Order: sequence, then structure tokens, then C-alpha cells
Amino acid sequence: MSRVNNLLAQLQKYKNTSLPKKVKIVEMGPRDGLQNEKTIVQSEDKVKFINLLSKCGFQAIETTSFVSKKWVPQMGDASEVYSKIDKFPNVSYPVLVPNIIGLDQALKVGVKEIAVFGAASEAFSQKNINCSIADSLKRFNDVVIKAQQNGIKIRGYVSCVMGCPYEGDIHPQKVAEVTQKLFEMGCYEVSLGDTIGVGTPEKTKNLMQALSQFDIKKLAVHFHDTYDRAIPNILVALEHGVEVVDSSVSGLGGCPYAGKPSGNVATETVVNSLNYLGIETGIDRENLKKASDFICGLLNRQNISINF
Ligand SMILES: CC(C)(COP(=O)([O-])OP(=O)([O-])OC[C@H]1O[C@@H](n2cnc3c(N)ncnc32)[C@H](O)[C@@H]1OP(=O)([O-])[O-])[C@@H](O)C(=O)NCCC(=O)NCCSC(=O)C[C@@](C)(O)CC(=O)[O-]
Repeated sequence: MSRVNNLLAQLQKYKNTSLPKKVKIVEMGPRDGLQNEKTIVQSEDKVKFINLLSKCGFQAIETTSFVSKKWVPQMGDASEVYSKIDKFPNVSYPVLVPNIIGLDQALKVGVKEIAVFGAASEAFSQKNINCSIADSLKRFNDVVIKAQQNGIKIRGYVSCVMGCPYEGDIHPQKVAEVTQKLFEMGCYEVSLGDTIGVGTPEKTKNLMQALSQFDIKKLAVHFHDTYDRAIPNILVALEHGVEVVDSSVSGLGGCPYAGKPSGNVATETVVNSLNYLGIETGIDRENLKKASDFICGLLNRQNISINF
């Protein structure tokens, strides 16, 4: 079966299901996308890319990461990129921040929203941010306190919610524990990262059930599409009431500490799928194509989204 037909068959199953009427898409391309592309994009091109994305109707575009240049050289120009992009009034431009050093740099350039990023796997936490889960939560707590003092909004991530490249299966209870800590700290939303795309609809259902104590409207899903299962997994999450989906234009990128690189589900695929199901996203598909053509041209990369 072609990719389009396969996707349509998945969507068809949800035609008469009760799903949210509107979904917010958080665009990941400039951060999760570009952090794992081999080519380091020039700062001025990143600025052009983000400005094109700002015209698409996203409410949030994750812009960059204030992390160590030695660890992720692709994000080494965070201050310059953040300073130079046009800030559209209805768009939030969150940035990743792992510690106080990153927060201080972000504050200097006037960032209004940050995301702290934890994991449900000890091994992944060590590889990704060089500390245990417990130590990461202490660091995030300091970051959150200072961010709140500065009127900054804080999003949280939990990586490896469906499995870890180093530890294998991750128990949903571990995800619930880290999620709980992030909410207690003051994150307004927690995004659940299937970092290596090993999720399945069954695992997604189990995860949603394990997280049923939380307000579902405060949970987002962040699926990487390694095995073409992101859309079926998103559909299960929407069925449980999730209304926020992270995705990356043309399926760019992945996490540098996730072993096999695998990009986020492509934004175009998500928008097309949700449109097909009558779910509003507010995204202008023509402008999305312009942003996607621009970045794919620059990276000499194929757009892997599914269009119909
Ligand atoms: C967290 C650290 C910094 C710890 O790294 P470390 O080496 O343990 O840090 P340190 O405190 O020992 O400092 C070492 C050096 O780094 C500098 N440093 C320290 N902090 C910063 C900072 N914020 N910005 C810039 N520089 C920094 C610090 O100043 C010092 O510089 P030196 O004295 O050697 O010249 C490092 O491990 C790191 O940067 N990791 C980045 C990891 C990353 O960005 N991963 C990808 C994003 S996560 C992801 O993609 C998953 C997600 C969110 O999408 C969800 C999903 O899909 O699952």
C-alpha cells in the first residue's frame, strides 16, 4: 500500500470518533529539526526559516536551545537567532534551557517562554544532559524559580516515554513520576517525547491511562516518526483528549543523543491528517510549503511529509 493510502486507511478508522475540534501544533523544525541535521544552517538562514514559519499560523515555534555549543554545535547561535527573528504578536517562541547558564543567556535576549527537558530514562538523562533524573529535576527547579521571577512561561518535556535507545522499555509509571515533578515545579504543560519513535497505539493507550491523574489539556504529545507510527499514536492521544501536538516541518531532525536519528512527525502530515478529520489547526498550508521548500532546499534534503 502507498504511504498515502496507508495513512488514509488509518484516518478512516477515526472518521466517526469523538476527537477534539481544534488542535494546537507546536512547530519544532528550527530546534528539534535543525539540531540533528548534519549541515549547520547559517544564523541568517535560520532567521529566514523562522520568519517564514511565523506566517503559517502557529501559536508556538520552538526556536532554538540555550545549551552547550560543545554538545550541540547546531544550536550554538541561539542568542543571535533569537535576537534577530521577527516576533509575531500571536506567536510564542519557546527555547530549550537545561540549566541556569542557559536561562541567563535566554533572559539577556528577552526570551518569554522556555522549556526544561527531562527524561523517564536514567541512561538517556546521563547521555543527553550529563546528570541523573534526580539531579536534572533539582536543576530545573532552580531554572523554574528564576524563570518565574522573570515572568517567563515554562513548558516541560519528558523524553523516552515509550522506550529508550539505551535502556529499552520504560515503564509508564516512571513517565508519570517525572511528569508529576514537572507540574509541581510550575510547568504549564508537559510534552511527552517518544524520542526514538518506538511507540505504538497500544503503548500510547497504556501511557494515556497511566497519566490519567493529570489534566489532559496540559499534556502534549511529541512523536518521532521512525517507524511511520506517529499518526496512529497521535490519533490515540487525541481520542484520550490531548489537544497539543508537536511536529517538525517536512519531518526534519531528531535528538543527537537518541542513537538512530529520527525526525519528529512532519507538520504537513499532521495538518493534512487533522484537516481530513475536520479538526481545525489554523495552519496555512501554502505558507507551510514555502517554509518547507526553503529549508529542504537549503539542506538539500527530501521533504518526507505525506501530502494528499
Ligand atoms: C546540559 C549541559 C550543558 C551539561 O553539560 P556539562 O558538560 O555537564 O555542563 P557543565 O555545567 O559541567 O559545564 C561544562 C561547560 O559547558 C558550559 N555550559 C554549561 N551549560 C551551558 C549552557 N546552558 N549553555 C552554554 N554553555 C553551557 C559551561 O560554561 C562549561 O564551559 P567551559 O567552562 O567548559 O568552557 C550539556 O549536557 C548540554 O548542553 N546538553 C544538550 C543536550 C541537548 O540539547 N539535547 C538535545 C535536546 S533534548 C531533545 O531533543 C529531546 C526532546 C526535548 O526533543 C524531546 C524528545 O524528543 O524526547
